[in-house]
Formats: sequence, structure tokens, C-alpha cells
Amino acid sequence: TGTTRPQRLLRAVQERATRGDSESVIAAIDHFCRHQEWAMNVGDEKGFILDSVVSEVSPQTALELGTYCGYSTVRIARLLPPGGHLITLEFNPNYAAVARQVIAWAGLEDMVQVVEGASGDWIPHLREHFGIESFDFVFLDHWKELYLPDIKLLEECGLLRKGTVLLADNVICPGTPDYLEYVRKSQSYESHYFGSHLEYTRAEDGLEKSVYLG
Ligand SMILES: CNc1ncnc2c1ncn2[C@@H]1O[C@H](/C=C/CNC(=O)c2cc(-c3ccc(F)cc3)cc(O)c2O)[C@@H](O)[C@H]1O
Ligand SMILES: [Mg+2]
Repeated sequence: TGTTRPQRLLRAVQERATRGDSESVIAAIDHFCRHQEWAMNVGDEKGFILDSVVSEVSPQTALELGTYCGYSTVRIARLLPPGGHLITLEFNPNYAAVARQVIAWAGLEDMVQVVEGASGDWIPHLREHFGIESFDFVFLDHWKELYLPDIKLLEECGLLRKGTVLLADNVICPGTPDYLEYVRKSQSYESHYFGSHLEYTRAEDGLEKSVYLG
């Protein structure tokens, strides 16, 4: 049995990136995905949009659904303000193990908590377990059919506040039609679509930014 793609991606980081330099970790992953093996990271083009939204929100509390190898985790965590903290939920233990090492290589382990388990199981316990009142920012990038049920759960658990910013990856490809319809029609959200491309390809994709109005 050989290595998995996430393990090969981690090796590329350890061979090409400088420990403690988050920019070099991001560049190493983008290089690996462009020139060695495509992987479902948000990528550099959509990553630039993610960066701008995170910088605008400057969140003290951030949540990511679907860590995978930790690429977007690093992009978000490197832009958090002093005291800022990111919780990222990942239910595949092998992916979580790789992500922890990628995040550590970037020197961001103090700002990030990788929580192993299913989003639906963990969301109801985030307040009591991590002392979170509400989230300033949520990045959605896990199974596409779970975007809608999970934001409804976040609403029900009172983890969204007036002004919480949700940013969803892949709203075109692979697509999240039920989520998109909900946030665009609901009186509780102000939504905006950022057109871009599927990571490392020319296919259309984009991010949907939705502000919770309470
Ligand atoms: C059950 N709830 C959950 N709780 C926590 N983590 C969960 C999770 N579900 C899934 N996950 C994890 O999120 C990640 C899943 C992401 C799913 N993403 C995609 O399918 C995806 C797929 C594409 C894609 C696009 C075009 C194409 F041809 C092939 C793939 C592009 C993307 O940017 C994607 O994000 C994994 O790490 C998985 O273990
Ligand atoms: Mg994605």
C-alpha cells in the first residue's frame, strides 16, 4: 500500500516550504496541485477572494467546515487578528492528521483547533466545549449537500449573530443549489456571488458570501 494524495501533498510541503512561513506552505500546495496532482483545495484564485473577505471581517472567532489538508485553514489563520481563533471540523481522521501537520509547518497551530468528527454532531456542542458565544466568520467547504442543513443547525444553536459572514466554496462546481436558493431568498441573509474558477482549472466556479441579518 502506497501513500495517499494528502500524504504526498504533505511531503511536498515539508520538502518545498519553509517551516513557520505560511506563504511558502500555500505556494508549495498550489505548486503540487498545479504540477503534480490536482486536489480539492480552494486554490489560489478563489483563495485570493477568501483572503479579502477574511481580512474585511477580521474575525475573532472563525469556523471552517471541512478541513481536508488544511490549505484554506492556513489561508484563513494567517490573516486572523491578534486573539483570533479558528475551529475547523474534519471527520476523516487521515485528513485531519495531515492537516494538523500542514498547519504546524505553517506555524499557525496556536490559532487553529482541528476538531475530528462530523459537523452535525459537533455544532451543537461548540459553545459548551470551546466557550464560543457566536462566530464572526464561517467557511463552508465540506460535502456540498451538507451546507444547507449545517447553516440551519448553526442558526438553531444560536451560533450566528447579526453580521456573521458565511463564505461558501463550490457554489457552481460541484454546486450547492439548495444552499444557494436558501441564502439568496431568505430575508435573514444578504448574499453576494464572487465569480471565479474551479481550483487549478479553467472551469467556472465561485464563492457565495452571505451576511446573516438575525
Ligand atoms: C459529515 N460532515 C462533515 N463534517 C466534517 N468534515 C466533513 C464532513 N463531510 C465531509 N467532510 C470533510 O470535508 C472534505 C470534503 C470536501 C468535499 N469537497 C468536494 O467535494 C469538492 C469537490 C470539488 C470538485 C470539483 C470538480 C470535480 F470534477 C471534482 C471535484 C472541488 C472542491 O473545491 C470541493 O470542495 C473532506 O475532507 C471530508 O472528509
Ligand atoms: Mg471546495
